[in-house]
Amino acid sequence: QKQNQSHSQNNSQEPIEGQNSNQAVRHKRSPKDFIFGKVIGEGSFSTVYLAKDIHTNKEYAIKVCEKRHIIKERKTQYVKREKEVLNMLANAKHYFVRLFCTFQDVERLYFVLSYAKNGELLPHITKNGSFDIECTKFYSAEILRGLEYLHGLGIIHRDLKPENILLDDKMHALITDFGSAKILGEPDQTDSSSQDHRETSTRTQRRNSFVGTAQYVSPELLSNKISSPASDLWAFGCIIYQMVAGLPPFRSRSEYQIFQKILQVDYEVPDGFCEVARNLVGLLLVREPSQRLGANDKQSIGYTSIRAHPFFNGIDFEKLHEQTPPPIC
Ligand SMILES: Nc1ncnc2c1ncn2[C@@H]1O[C@H](COP(=O)(O)OP(=O)(O)OP(=O)(O)O)[C@@H](O)[C@H]1O
Ligand SMILES: O=C(O)C[C@H](Cc1nc2cc(Cl)cc(Cl)c2[nH]1)c1ccc(Cl)cc1
Ligand SMILES: O=C(O)C[C@H](Cc1nc2cc(Cl)cc(Cl)c2[nH]1)c1ccc(Cl)cc1
Repeated sequence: QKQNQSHSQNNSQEPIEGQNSNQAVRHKRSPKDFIFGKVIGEGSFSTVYLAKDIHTNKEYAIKVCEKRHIIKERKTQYVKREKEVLNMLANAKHYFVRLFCTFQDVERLYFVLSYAKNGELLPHITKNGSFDIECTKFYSAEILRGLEYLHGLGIIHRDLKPENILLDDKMHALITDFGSAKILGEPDQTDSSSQDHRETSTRTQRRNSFVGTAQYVSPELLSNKISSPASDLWAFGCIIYQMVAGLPPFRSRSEYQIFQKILQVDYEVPDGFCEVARNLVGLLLVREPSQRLGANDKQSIGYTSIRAHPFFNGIDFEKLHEQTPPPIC
């Protein structure tokens, strides 16, 4: 490949081991450096391929976006946000899908991501009916560690749901899909992807400012107030509920009904729902964001009050990533 001349290269390019031993050199990759295999998934404006780096034989998931489609759908902000946030997570060793490098050709953008061999968490929950308490504790703890890291960087995911929790070859959780993320402290851009409560939102602008399924959206996001890290804690509560019950807490035929149930925090727990888990979910699914468990914990030291909840008895949060995840049984 041509040696990368300009050293102003943005840091999206993680040093990739050169051919000669461990010297890390900076090469701008291109599609020619990879063998593209099967399609592992389709997004609303992306196709994800399993690919192999011809130099290292390592497997990656390469997310390919058509530039024309991104521009037509006015999603450049979404793509830029995804790249920006994935870059901020470049040093995270666990709990996130990692971005190794990006490149483009005339028609497409390419994100070279870590390959989550075991796909999305959701099918593992539904196929199994629901998770037993050991699995629920383990995966809730891994997601919590991810949220601690993300919120510690001042990033709110805003679209956390079981489809956006992937599983690597060892069945560890990897949070993904940062297109809807918000970075605290930066000025609210007026484009449609931000929940800026100041924007004079017209119907169309508001409508397309929300993507994905409605089940996990927090009340404050629905009533168009600004989101906060506590919005991810609401989604976290929904995911814990779903691992125990096998279904999300707010369900209905119509999206409108789901919104109404969310705004009224109207959910039931089925018989046999583990009491300790029910208590934790009840402390997270609270309409007022600041009243949610963990909302007032200091971001710099993590969610101490959630870690302290009896539900996590026996979990060693510092050693999670070294443990073998419990079998999903
Ligand atoms: N790193 C990855 N490893 C394995 N599978 C992945 C990876 N990233 C995405 N996928 C799979 O590819 C599919 C498409 O992902 P992608 O992020 O392109 O779109 P999406 O975010 O799921 O959809 P949308 O763009 O509509 O939100 C997902 O369903 C996911 O299961
Ligand atoms: O080379 C880089 O890293 C910078 C480019 C910048 C860039 N080119 C773009 C073209 C389009 Cl159409 C949309 C976006 Cl968001 C675009 N972003 C880029 C390339 C690939 C990817 Cl995945 C993201 C951004
Ligand atoms: O688009 C946005 O950013 C804000 C809108 C606001 C909003 N649209 C709604 C539609 C209905 Cl039917 C009910 C409520 Cl409470 C609604 N709130 C919205 C729509 C859908 C969802 Cl899931 C979240 C927020």
